Amino acid sequence: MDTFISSLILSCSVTATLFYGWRILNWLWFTPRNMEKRLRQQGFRGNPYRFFYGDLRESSMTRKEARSKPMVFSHDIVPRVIPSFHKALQNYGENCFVWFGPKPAVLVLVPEIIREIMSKNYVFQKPGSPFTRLLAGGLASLERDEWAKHRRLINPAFHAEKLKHMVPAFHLSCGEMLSKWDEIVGSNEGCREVDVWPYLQTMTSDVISRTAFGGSYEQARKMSELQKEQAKHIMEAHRSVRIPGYRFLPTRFNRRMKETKSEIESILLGMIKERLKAMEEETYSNDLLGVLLESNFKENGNNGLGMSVEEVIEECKLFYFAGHESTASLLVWTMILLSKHGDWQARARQEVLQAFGTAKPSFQELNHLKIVSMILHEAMRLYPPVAVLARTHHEECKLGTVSLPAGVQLVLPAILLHRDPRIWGHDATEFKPERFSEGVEKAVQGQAAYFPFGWGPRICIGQKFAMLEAKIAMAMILQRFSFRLSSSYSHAPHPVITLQPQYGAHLMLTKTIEFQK
Ligand code: HEM
Repeated sequence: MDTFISSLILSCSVTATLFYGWRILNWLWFTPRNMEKRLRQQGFRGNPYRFFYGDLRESSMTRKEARSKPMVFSHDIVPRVIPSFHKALQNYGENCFVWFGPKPAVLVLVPEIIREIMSKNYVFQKPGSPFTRLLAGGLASLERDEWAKHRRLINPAFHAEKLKHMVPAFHLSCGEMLSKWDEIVGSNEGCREVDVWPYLQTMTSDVISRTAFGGSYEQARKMSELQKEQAKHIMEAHRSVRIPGYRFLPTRFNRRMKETKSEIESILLGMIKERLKAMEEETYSNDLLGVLLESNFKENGNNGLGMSVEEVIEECKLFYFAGHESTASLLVWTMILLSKHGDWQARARQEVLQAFGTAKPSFQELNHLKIVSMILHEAMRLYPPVAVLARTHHEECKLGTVSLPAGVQLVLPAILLHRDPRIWGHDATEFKPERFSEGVEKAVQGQAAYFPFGWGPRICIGQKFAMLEAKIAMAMILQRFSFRLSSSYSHAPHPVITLQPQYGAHLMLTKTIEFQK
């Protein structure tokens, strides 16, 4: 009997080892080799697959080298921001792929194909990563019907009617930042150097704290610090090969990520409980959390199919994560560009002073800021806060004339499409806001070649919020200060999820005549 049990255990172990061994070998060798063969047959070119790492080691070295020093000031930033893709394009031409570990990622540079990928969101899904979900799950990482349900429930929070109520929070947060700059510059005609980048980050983070969580501002600020820390961890994790199950190992890094996640969630849970209690007494608020809970409450009342508290927590984390760094990125590159292009800065200031004088920018009048809008679009064209989008598909699919095996990643590089001379002309890498003088559609002639906020059904839900915030902030900054680059400014666009200035944004600020005391 003993011998029978021993041989049964032995044969089970052998079978399990063979089964999992085969699956691992398949994942790390046969599937990538098969995908490579299929891609090459379709005319794609790239490095041959290297076991386990693919191009990761080489990409890491290329990235380190590209970002080891600042660059000469120019808008030709592709080699610094996406060095691995840049290298692949140089070596292999437009039909190229790069290995993310055992997965090939194909670059998509044709606007019609980009439109097709972005509009068929049930077929082409976000690649997703368990690490990213530690930062924020919710809408951005949901798919298909779950995504559609959440999008429908969250949409009301971003209606123009609701955004109107958020304008005072924008004024307040931006006003606080400007008061700090006022103190540094002093009350005379003097000129002082300020690294505006951390101030803009704090300002956009405060805006989300106030507009999303209203009364719970202090707790929200604490959460923002934790989210920042988590974002850094995520970037580190993304740069290494993803070994299935690795995130469950109790390494120091994994433990810290999980602790941060729990801390964030407990703060949010506290805020949500307070709100739910207030709602029982029919007290509703107009901040994002309030509107979201109200919309969810109605859905629960109608069919009981609203979101759970855990799902609401994920959506709040996402507002935070998606909402502030991207807008700070837009603002900082706009300020840097206007520092370099004093003529456009002067034109924008004149427009703002004509519309508002020295008064706070009002919601209704913001639509009249045509020059400021053109400048913001041109800033996002040259320095898209989200430089690259990605999609994947779980079944074999046809795209244009090629058919792609399941599991290939599709890289949609906004940063490349935004400076393609076939679309934007020979001066594509120059700062020329006049491109947008007749609107975005006209500038791209209807092509999917400009997508700082994404495209199609999954387009950024916070787009109007972000543009409103950016216009108010730029108007208030222009009213109060003129600025130029400091000699200590180093040009170094650097993607940390969003496109950031690696060494800050050192500008020389002077108070405008209107604000000199
Ligand atoms: C200048 C500022 C912003 C930029 C450039 C930006 C950019 C983007 C992009 C490119 C996407 C699509 C990603 C993809 O398709 O893979 C996206 C999605 C999203 N953004 Fe933004 N965003 C900005 C501001 C905001 C703000 C202020 C919020 C919220 C307060 C927000 C919330 C979201 C959410 C929830 C999604 C996911 C939408 C979905 O999957 O249905 N974003 N954003």
